[in-house]
Amino acid sequence: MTFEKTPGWLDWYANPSKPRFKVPAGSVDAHCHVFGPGAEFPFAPERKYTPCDASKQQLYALRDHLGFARNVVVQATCHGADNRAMVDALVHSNGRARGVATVKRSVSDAELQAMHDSGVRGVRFNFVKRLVDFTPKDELVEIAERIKTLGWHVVIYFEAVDLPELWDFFTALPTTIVVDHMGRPDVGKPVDGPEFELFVRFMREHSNVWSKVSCPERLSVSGPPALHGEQHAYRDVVPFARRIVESFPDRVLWGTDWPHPNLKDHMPDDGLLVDFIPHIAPTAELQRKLLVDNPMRLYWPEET
Ligand SMILES: O=C(O)c1cc(C(=O)O)oc(=O)c1
Repeated sequence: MTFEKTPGWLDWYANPSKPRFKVPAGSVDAHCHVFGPGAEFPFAPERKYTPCDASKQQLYALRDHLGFARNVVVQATCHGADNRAMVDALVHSNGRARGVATVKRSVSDAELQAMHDSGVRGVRFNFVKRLVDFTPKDELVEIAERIKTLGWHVVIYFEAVDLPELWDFFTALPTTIVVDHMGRPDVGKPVDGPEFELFVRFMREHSNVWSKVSCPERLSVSGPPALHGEQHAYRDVVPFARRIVESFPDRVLWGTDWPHPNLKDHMPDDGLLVDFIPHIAPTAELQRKLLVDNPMRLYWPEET
């Protein structure tokens, strides 16, 4: 099958620079995706966008180039609940990738077990309206109860304005919860304003909640972009991410978000995205927790 990309689609950045920041040995890129390739793993009929291809080989070449040891491959919404491309990436990683799936209530126990054996360790619940159609909450609760018995966690993706409405649902979930991209704060608002305070409270009052301090390229309003050697990219996001890293050093993860779906303005140089890390995790200890200890505890607990 051949696919035509969504008009205006930005492809991932070819030939990223070598990061100046050397990540600690054993670092995990804990949020990235594969797209297709569409000819081998068709995109889902219910998708809201059609991306370029982004294969497992390209993902693992980027991993090596950036100096990372492992990946967590998160099911992208363009594949719906068809997890074959993501699972294929896991089984061809030599044990160096784990995954997060999207499932429906119709998934069988045998299918869940097969995904577990391939390295899946979580499910993703998405509340971003431009990406997915609504799934009833009772279906999500049922899924959460089932995956709990496998020791999996729930990854949630939502926008900051929707947190008040989703609060009761999230806080009732029975597993570890991992928030994508800090719950998408509006970084044009103050870091100590009511909206971000609510997110901090969410983490403070619920010790099962973790956050990915990822996607500055998506959250930034004033940049500058991670292009042309810029060593101080996305300055407006730094106070938000740094606050989360310093407040909850044992419950944060970092990921490239490669191949960066749906960016409209520019495609970042992934090498420069890695150079963003010491701005939000300024000490060697915070960096080790963010990049090694925390993702290993969540995704490879048998090795820690
Ligand atoms: O903000 C986005 O557009 C986005 C989309 C997806 C996905 O389509 O799965 O994943 C992400 O982490 C971010």
